[in-house]
Amino acid sequence: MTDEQPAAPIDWAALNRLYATLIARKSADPEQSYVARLYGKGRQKIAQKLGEEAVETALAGVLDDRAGIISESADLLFHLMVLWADAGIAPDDIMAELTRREGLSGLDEKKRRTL
Ligand SMILES: N=c1c2ncn([C@@H]3O[C@H](COP(=O)(O)OP(=O)(O)OP(=O)(O)O)[C@@H](O)[C@H]3O)c2ncn1[C@@H]1O[C@H](COP(=O)(O)O)[C@@H](O)[C@H]1O
Repeated sequence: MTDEQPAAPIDWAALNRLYATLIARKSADPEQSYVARLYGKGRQKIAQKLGEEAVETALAGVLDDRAGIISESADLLFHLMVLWADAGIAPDDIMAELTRREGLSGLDEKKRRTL
């Protein structure tokens, strides 16, 4: 954690708008839409792109490249949301899981797994 945390809360509305666009692209022309083209290439290609963006984000982190972390994180989040949309998973499903975990320390959760 640094003291560079954003003062303003996250604009979840922007993510919801993006998700709605991703759903709408299911019936879009692949000639006109990157997302429609990606859906057309199938789940493996979506997963591959997600993996690539994750590696690029991790690399930017190792290099302490702030602009790179921001840019690659946007690519990563975007492709993650394409996967959600393709799999019929809504952002709310992810938020519900995060809410379920709220207050449960990762260390405690790890201990429980070995019991
Ligand atoms: N947020 C994004 C977004 N972020 C990244 N990208 C695209 O993701 C691609 C990833 O870049 P790469 O260089 O890795 O990919 P590439 O070389 O095209 O891919 P491959 O040849 O490796 O498959 C680029 O084409 C980026 O433009 C995005 N494309 C779209 N969006 C959003 O999705 C909406 C719908 O997009 P369309 O479906 O294209 O209209 C847009 O209005 C935006 O809001």
